[in-house]
Amino acid sequence: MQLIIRNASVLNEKGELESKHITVADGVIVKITDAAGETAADQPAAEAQVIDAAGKLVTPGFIDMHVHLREPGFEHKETIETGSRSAAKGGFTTIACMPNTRPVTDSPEVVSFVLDKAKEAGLVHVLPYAAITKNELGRELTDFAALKAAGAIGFTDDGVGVQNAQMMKDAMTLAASMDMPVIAHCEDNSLVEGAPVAEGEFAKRHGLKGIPNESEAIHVGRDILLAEATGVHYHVCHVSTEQSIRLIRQAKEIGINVTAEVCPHHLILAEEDIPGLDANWKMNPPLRSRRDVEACIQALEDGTIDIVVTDHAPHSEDEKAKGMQLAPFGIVGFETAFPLLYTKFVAEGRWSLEMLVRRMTAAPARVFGLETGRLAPGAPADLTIVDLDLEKDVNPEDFASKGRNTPFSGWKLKGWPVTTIVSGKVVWSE
Ligand SMILES: NC(=O)N[C@@H](CC(=O)O)C(=O)O
Ligand SMILES: [Zn+2]
Ligand SMILES: [Zn+2]
Repeated sequence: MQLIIRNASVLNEKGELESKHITVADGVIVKITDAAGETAADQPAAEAQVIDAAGKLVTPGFIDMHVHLREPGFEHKETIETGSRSAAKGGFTTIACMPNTRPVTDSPEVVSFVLDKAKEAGLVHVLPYAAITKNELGRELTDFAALKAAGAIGFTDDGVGVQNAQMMKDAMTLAASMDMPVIAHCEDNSLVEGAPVAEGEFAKRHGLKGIPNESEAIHVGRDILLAEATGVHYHVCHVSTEQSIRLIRQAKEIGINVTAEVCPHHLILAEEDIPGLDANWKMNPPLRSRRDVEACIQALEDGTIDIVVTDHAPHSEDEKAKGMQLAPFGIVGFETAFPLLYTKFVAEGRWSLEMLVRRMTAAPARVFGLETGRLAPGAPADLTIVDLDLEKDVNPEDFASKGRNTPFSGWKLKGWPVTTIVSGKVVWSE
């Protein structure tokens, strides 16, 4: 069946909004026509499903290359189905899930399990990453060839850093030989040792141990040298420090194949904003200084950081109630990502709408070689409709995710996704 989205506000190459009708058939965009100058031939066929998007932005579906769906093993935090629904509600049509499940995604069987569950949920495209090392213990490489054959799109031990440089070099050499990326959670454990928040005012005030910036940047620097030596596509997870950014910027300047991502919370919140000992403000990497926040913003603006990801990391209320020191790291992200960035950066005039949309669509598609992320005839019909004028308070009770762990509860935000279309099918609608 045909689906026609009428009067969509679409960004053109110059970043201006134009009113268009978008025709979709068999999961593909077949036609995009001007809403003005419409002829009789442009009228929808009687049997077509029509969505009137007048006054609303229509973009390629958002892509989130760093998320935690928790299944298998931690279904009390999230399942592939609830996570997929939360993603769809946030306007995401493709998500790439991390392997720190139980069992860890370190065998072809777990990759297949994730793909089967995602298909069963039938909501968004789920792309699984596989672990670099067995059980993410950093001791023994997984079977990269078998994992790739099963459908893994890259290798990462997200949740922990690969502590041993030779192990990382071996992983990169092998990944490069099969044209697969290595995605790295950068953290030197010897510099962190049980600290729950970043070094800074908050840690001092509450007598907590602080995570220093170098614990991230040391891995970034090491891995950039290893990426240079091996030629692998090296992607840095959740960049949060000025020092990491300096290293990535220099690496890009000399042509090393490095890309990077940043999360909305690291673009908006600093450690000094943490209101008290509330573990909904605890995540890894931690909130850093205002100076680091500004460095992250500038790096995204100048392309040193390529993409925005949420690092959606649901945890149960019981786990988060254990307090700042003992609660697990992580916050949910799908359902607040776009409204947060739209409100804080586009509505306030620092970024163009085009800049934000690109970093959540075309840029991740380019970095990871995906077919999606574009709005053109022949492209997959993965589309997000956003009401840029809609203003609402963030209410965790409304989340489709099982996770309620967000520091943004009660924030008044604008620019909420209202309809999400995957392969030409409406998978979520307000
Ligand atoms: N980001 C987090 O704070 N937590 C993630 C792990 C990770 O992304 O490193 C998790 O799995 O909960
Ligand atoms: Zn991580
Ligand atoms: Zn993560």
